[in-house]
Amino acid sequence: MKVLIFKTAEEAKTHAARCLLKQVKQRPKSVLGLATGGTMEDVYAKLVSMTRKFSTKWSEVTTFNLDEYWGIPEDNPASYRTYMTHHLFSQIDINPERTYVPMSQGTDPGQAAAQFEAQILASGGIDLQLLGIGENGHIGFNEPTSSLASETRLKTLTESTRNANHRFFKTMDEVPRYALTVGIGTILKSAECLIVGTGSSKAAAVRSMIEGPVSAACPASALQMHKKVTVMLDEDAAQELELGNYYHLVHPDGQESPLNNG
Ligand SMILES: O=P(O)(O)OC[C@H]1O[C@](O)(CO)[C@@H](O)[C@@H]1O
Repeated sequence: MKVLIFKTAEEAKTHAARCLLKQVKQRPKSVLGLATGGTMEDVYAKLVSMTRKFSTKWSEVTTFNLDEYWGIPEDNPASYRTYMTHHLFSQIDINPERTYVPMSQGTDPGQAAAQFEAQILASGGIDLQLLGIGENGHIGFNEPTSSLASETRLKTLTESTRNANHRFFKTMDEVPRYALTVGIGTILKSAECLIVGTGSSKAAAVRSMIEGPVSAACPASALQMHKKVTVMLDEDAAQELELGNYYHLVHPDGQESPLNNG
């Protein structure tokens, strides 16, 4: 894992947006894995403005979102399809047919999950997977105790996740109890992963992800088994890390001070 600690959340998110833009510039036919959540709102805002500044073409890019609530219509204002349309897809020249988000309702979630997994396979697999981290260490909606080998499937959301996402809904009752999410095994098959964590509410999860044992108790810790992961943190999210000399510090000018090679 390469761990980059930035002074501010702004810098961490800017760096993530730069990495995504670079990927699309260098490989216009990239298959990207995308995430949602509060952290990514800023990442996408920066990505949209960089896309405009550098006239980056997205027409041949394919995207797969990590997850979607189950049991609400796709056009619900809080669905992840709506989120992606609003924050990214409507603002770049991506072909809507190349944007895959798991289904949000239907009679057979198992079939919807299998179809999504098959679509990822048919695309040739994810080149670059963007991830956020939940306060409980989830990635996608792989909640603690998820199998580290899991594929796309229906998951029950924990109360911690429902509480954290309450802000996107009018009432707690409206917060869905289930979601379709790609699995941890699916994420580990991506060629490369970027994970962004900012704010002190993520500090404990970030510590478990990087310094804890690989364990289903912290799904993000499975990323320790991936060969190419970059973690982008601000100082608040990094505050519980103890093994300080293991990390690269990134200065505001973008220069890295390599303190380790791990
Ligand atoms: O950026 P946030 O809102 O803290 O969310 C962190 C993670 O939690 C989720 O929103 C799911 O709750 C993920 O999609 C996201 O990556």
